[in-house]
Amino acid sequence: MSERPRPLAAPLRGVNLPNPLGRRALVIGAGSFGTAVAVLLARGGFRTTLQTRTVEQAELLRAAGENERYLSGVPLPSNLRIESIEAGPGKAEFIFLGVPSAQLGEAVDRLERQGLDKRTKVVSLSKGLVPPLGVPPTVLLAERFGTQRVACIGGPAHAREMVTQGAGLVASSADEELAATIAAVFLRAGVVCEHTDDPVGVELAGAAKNAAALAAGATEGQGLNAAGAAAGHIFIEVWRLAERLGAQPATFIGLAGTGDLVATALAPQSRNRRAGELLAAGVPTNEIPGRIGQAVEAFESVPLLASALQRHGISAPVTTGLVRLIGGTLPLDEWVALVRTTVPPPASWRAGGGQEPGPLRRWWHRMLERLGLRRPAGALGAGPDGNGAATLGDGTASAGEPSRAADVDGDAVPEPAALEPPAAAAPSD
Ligand SMILES: NC(=O)C1=CN([C@@H]2O[C@H](COP(=O)(O)OP(=O)(O)OC[C@H]3O[C@@H](n4cnc5c(N)ncnc54)[C@H](OP(=O)(O)O)[C@@H]3O)[C@@H](O)[C@H]2O)C=CC1
Ligand SMILES: O=C(CO)COP(=O)(O)O
Repeated sequence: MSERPRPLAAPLRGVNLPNPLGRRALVIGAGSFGTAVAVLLARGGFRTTLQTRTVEQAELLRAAGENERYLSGVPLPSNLRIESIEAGPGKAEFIFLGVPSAQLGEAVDRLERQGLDKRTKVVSLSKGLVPPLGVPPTVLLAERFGTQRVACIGGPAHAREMVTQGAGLVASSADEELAATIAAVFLRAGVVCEHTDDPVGVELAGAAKNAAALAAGATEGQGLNAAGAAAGHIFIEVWRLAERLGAQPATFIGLAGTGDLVATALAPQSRNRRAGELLAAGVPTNEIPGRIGQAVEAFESVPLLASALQRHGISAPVTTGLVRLIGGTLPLDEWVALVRTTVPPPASWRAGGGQEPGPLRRWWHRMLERLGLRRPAGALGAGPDGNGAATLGDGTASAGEPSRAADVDGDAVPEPAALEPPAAAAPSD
């Protein structure tokens, strides 16, 4: 990646976009991502204001013409207004929340106190969950403002690379016009932005990739197969929650999920991956954010994800293990053993070797389902015999062991089982 910022070619060729000139946008939170998004919105034609947490920070940014602390070397466009959050939302038509998810509730409370116009749209940039319940940010925003006024942004988007070379953004909202308008302004700024109608899927994919990148970073020193398995287990565990909440598989497969996972797990500068590496090096969790100097979203969102998974009765031994690794109660070698020995639940085979059943068999299945003797096709969780994830014990796969807990559908799910670690792991070549 080039270190010298250069303007992107804008707008992207072949894309016919409405002119957004005159529409007002406000970005709250002048960290690396908030600053980068504000630069792009200004480039894309919005009348944009970036709000810092304090008056002093706003003065520093104005005087330097750049955000030296969070995005050094990227000039702030002359048409980008800088002020502190004390100025309030003013006449903004769009508000982008660029604060870490742990501070999102506080930022929204302040906006409401300051008097937010009833038509203003609110867009979350966060890739984490909101405490204390661990809800996706747009769920909290929709409760306050209504689903049609809220959106989120996901996708592979390291802040510096995004303003200098581009990114693969996803703008998502229940309101098609809102998602399309946000995508259009980024496209005008020269950055690819898909628009979708699956905000919760985008947000859970972002939270999953941060957790997976942290897990991979903590595990890679023990072997790349283990790192990949850690990421894969966490992704599928969080996907089951996303599916329960109505998310679409394409969201996890595409830019917001797999795309962002690869961008984060491969990036030496990724905060979440580095946090995992520091954990593996024995650095106490509470010292890591200070060393990195920025928000490490996964530290807060992994425990929230694990509680949400538990609340929904979804078996999540690896995400739960990651909580304990972060909390210092699971030693690294036991974490790696957990990753290396967890066996995902088996597929649910359909009759006829995976082919669609004929009309008579479909009728028979419906009858059995009505009588409660068969789980509906596509039901979440395990196959017809109710298996969840299992672990390898003495070297024998035991994927079909009956489990003790039950999920909300009444399907049996296993608790993370006690482990028998395999022989010491060696790095793969
Ligand atoms: N950086 C990236 O490449 C990407 C980040 N994101 C997401 O963007 C969000 C922000 O991350 P990022 O910019 O990287 O984080 P940083 O740690 O770089 O910056 C966070 C910023 O938020 C400010 N802030 C914190 N709380 C408040 C508040 N209550 N009101 C106003 N400002 C506040 C901080 O101010 P102060 O300096 O005073 O602490 C700081 O400027 C995260 O959810 C992250 O997941 C998404 C995609 C990419
Ligand atoms: O979300 C990101 C890139 O898309 C940034 O990831 P990190 O927070 O791990 O640096």
